[in-house]
Amino acid sequence: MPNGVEEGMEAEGGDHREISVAEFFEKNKHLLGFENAQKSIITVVKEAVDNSLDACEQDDILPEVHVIIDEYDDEKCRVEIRDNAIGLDRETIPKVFGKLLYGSKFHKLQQSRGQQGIGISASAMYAQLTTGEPVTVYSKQEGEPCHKFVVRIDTEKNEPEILEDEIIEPESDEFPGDKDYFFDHGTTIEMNIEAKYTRGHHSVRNYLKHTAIMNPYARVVLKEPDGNKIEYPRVSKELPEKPKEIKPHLHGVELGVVLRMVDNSNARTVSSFLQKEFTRVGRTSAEQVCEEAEIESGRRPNTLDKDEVEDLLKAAENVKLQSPPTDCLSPIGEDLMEKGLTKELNPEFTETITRKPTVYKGNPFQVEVGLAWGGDIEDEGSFEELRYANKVPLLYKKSACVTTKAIENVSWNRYNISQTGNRPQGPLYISIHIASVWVPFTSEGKEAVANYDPIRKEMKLALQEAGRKLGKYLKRKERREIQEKKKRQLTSYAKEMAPAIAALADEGNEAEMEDKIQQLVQNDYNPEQL
Ligand SMILES: Nc1ncnc2c1ncn2[C@@H]1O[C@H](COP(=O)(O)OP(=O)(O)OP(=O)(O)O)[C@@H](O)[C@H]1O
Repeated sequence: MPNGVEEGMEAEGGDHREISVAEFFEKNKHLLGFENAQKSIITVVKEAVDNSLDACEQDDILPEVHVIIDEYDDEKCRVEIRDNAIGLDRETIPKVFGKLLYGSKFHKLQQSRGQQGIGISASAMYAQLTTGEPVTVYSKQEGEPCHKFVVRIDTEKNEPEILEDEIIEPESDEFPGDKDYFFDHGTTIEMNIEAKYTRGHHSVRNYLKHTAIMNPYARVVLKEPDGNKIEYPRVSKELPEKPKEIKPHLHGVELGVVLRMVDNSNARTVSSFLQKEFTRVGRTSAEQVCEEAEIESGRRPNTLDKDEVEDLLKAAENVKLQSPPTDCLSPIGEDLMEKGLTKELNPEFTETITRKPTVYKGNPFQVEVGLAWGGDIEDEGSFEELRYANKVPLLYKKSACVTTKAIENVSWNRYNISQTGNRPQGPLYISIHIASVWVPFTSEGKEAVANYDPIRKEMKLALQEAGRKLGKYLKRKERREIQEKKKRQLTSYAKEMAPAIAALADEGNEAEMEDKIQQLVQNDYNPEQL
């Protein structure tokens, strides 16, 4: 009973109390991809591997990621993920793994796999919730000691609780990384979770295979619970161009965000606020926006009220501004995409298209499409779809995803590909990638991309372009096959026709010859009967 509260009397605020974000997601873990034991293990691996790849690319490191899974009880697994990325410093480690909504990417407009600062701490929370075990982290930065932390989340406070904090010597048996693959820098995470390790479409294995296709410059190794080791090899030493950070664009930024920016900005005038805080706003366009909004451009930004900020945003719509710069994007590119598809699928034909960057709601994005046909790909009726957002495979909620809608909007039979309803058929993989500084996911679980018109349109155009090339290839192949068939038919009669043609060679004109050939065919090529 709280101090000063008599029995039968309610505390101030009655039943009401603040809920921490960790408590919220503990109760609503399904929102983050922890619906059941089968899906949860994929989510944990995905969150860790995405972070490893992000952290490698951030420092131009060719990624090496090891995923080790052991079953230790009925529906319980020990999951270990090791990477050779930049590593984390001592102060940051407990917060990354023991505090939800803590990360380095949320405030940046720059393409990355993670964006929310939830993924890995939510995985640690899931481990704690389902097995009662804390997470163990080893992290080493180049030239620094290796730190070991054992961390729990205090869900009521959404704060880390450190159970162990020590330095591990490289000679010690505890040093992460069996001596086969010692990483001088990187992070190893170990957690025990309720999990069901399966194979098939929705599995860790499939997730890693899809990851390997879109990240062919990474080497990924999976050790399955039965000891089976699968290697997804690196086939390129070339990392995609590193994305740059950009500022928001006035066409697309939301009112609440600008109100906060106004409060936090140290710009002295509205004009300089617009130029400093937004991309593609120069002196002239800033003055134009102010004039259009009928706001004095020399005023202090923090004197603007809500309605005036709204007027500024409306005015900006009528001022022509250059599209945001697109070097904040890091598409994988046509060559690397082809390498990825080829190494994992071994098809007979591949076509890849990277579209030019464009913009939705002020956010730059870029679409890439790859079609892989035949070869080792089996014809199981319908095609296989590979969906990616910022190089991360999306395995769930296919029907809610813009990629699926775009595929269904294409008339595949125009490209010699048969269709059932609006879905293409045949030994076909369709991979679609959206790269963006802010991917519009339909939920926190980041499983499907929202069906926005500009995004669907770009995807459809890329699919049509690749489809046309596949169609041409299939047409050429069909023609070649018909010719081959004709040749095979003719040559299969060569033995019978040879004596007949030889007998006819010296005789009569063409009409007579044709007549005689007809007769020959009728008489089973027997020249005696002519
Ligand atoms: N293996 C790692 N190496 C280096 N830094 C890491 C690693 N794992 C996580 N981090 C850091 O921890 C932060 C939090 O990671 P977390 O997975 O919780 O969120 P996120 O990746 O930022 O976003 P999201 O929730 O969308 O995945 C990251 O932003 C990154 O800075």
